[in-house]
Amino acid sequence: MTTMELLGSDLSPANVILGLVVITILVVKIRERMWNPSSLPVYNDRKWYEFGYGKATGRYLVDPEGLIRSGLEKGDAFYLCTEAHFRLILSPKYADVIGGDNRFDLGKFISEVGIFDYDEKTGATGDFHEGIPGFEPLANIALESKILQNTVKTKLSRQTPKLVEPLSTETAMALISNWGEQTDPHEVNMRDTMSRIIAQMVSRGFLGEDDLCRNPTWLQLLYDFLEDSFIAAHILRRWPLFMRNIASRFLPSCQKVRSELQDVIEYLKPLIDKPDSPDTEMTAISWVKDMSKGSAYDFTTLQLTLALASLDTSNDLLTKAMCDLSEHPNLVKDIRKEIIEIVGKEGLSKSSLQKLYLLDSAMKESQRLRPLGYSNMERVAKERVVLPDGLIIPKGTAIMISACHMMDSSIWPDGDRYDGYRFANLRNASKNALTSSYQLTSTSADHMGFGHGKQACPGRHYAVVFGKILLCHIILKYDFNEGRTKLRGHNILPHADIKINIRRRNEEISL
Ligand code: HEM
Repeated sequence: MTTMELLGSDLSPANVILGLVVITILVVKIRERMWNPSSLPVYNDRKWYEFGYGKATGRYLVDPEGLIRSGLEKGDAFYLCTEAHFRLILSPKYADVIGGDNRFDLGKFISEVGIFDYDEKTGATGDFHEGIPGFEPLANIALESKILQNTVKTKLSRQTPKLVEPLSTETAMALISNWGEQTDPHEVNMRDTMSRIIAQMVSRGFLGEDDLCRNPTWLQLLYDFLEDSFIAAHILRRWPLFMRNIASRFLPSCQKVRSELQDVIEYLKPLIDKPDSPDTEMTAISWVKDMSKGSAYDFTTLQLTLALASLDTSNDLLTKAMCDLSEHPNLVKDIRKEIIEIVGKEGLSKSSLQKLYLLDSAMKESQRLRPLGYSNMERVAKERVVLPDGLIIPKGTAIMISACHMMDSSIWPDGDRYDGYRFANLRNASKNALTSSYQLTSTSADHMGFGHGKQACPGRHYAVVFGKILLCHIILKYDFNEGRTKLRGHNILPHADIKINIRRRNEEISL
């Protein structure tokens, strides 16, 4: 057979097709080997007849817990198509090692810095749309300089004791305007009123004693802006990465966020421009300016980032805590007794709030049963990492640790049931109750309500003081009972229309 004949038969249509199939399989296998070198299972992938990942994302949104739990039944690590493409889901046995390793970064997860081009499998997707106008407050969390994290760790933590009194005064005012002083039982919408009360407290804590924190239009704007930012970010995530900047110009949700941001800037501008004085020293504007050490930052959007990190998260925890408390009247009585005893004797201060073990325990238990999500500790691997057990995590992989174990009996006895006394009992039985690892601010692989490890929430000490101030006021000043406080069964988010029955009572001690 001549060479020509050989070539001719090699290039027959059947051989060309076979060759293409072999090459495609090879390319797919090589790519798979790159993003999944440990050959981990991949769950909730798109089915062969599905175009794109819309259906897989939908399946995740319907049952995130079920998909994570079913993956964990088969192994400690797997890829899962989630709300925002593929994530490497790890069991909590990895929480300590991931949390302690600087090669895994939360900021990169939030912003995706472009260490990888968009990749369907690793899910490096630009979660908070860094560089897209309107999303600056979301993207600030991921600033390389960590100015926000450092401000919270140093300035906010140092100022927290001084903020107790102003926050308490603001809480009293916010409760009167939102819950009233009626002694007859009446129903209030919990999520709406709690979000307004918390927005007022957050504004007071960060912006100082300015009329702004009591301006209802500002409070509504702040709340809407933050809520709409998350919605717009979510909608924009459905677009391929390379089209997002353009799409954001036309999408109504993104246009709304840009216009709200302009309004917010108008409100904040006079505060940002205020010359330094002892008054301004107690504001986050001054803390951030100090931490910037002269470098150029957008101080307005940084204020919003602080509000963003605090508002929804605090609202979530405190609304859930109120839902649980309203179903446990005896626990409320015991907490009230504790407040009267300790705060009555010592006054309201950071140190007296720290001694409210039962209140702390009830809040920690609400966070245990209904944390922010079914997974936590979101990180991106900044480089290729080989974990001590040999698991290879390629550079750019987006990982999350399952939080499902917090909510069941695998760690906590009778863990499916709310027991507000659980952590107080554990704390009282421990050697040093004051600093016990069962307090709300402590994080561990078993309770990651505030995340865990080096990048655990730096604002948690302030958040706990803040939350306890509000709950002390509520528990002393109001009777409340089950309205329609049942939280939605599957989803961890509280219902938008949760109602609670309240009536003003005579408080035993004044705050
Ligand atoms: C109840 C209220 C809060 C909850 C439940 C909460 C929860 C969380 C969680 C789960 C994380 C991720 C931690 C991890 O992945 O290990 C986080 C990070 C963060 N939180 Fe909070 N948080 C709250 C309040 C606050 C407040 C009041 C601030 C500050 C004003 C704040 C600032 C931050 C910052 C800056 C980060 C990013 C940390 C980093 O990048 O290293 N948080 N928070």
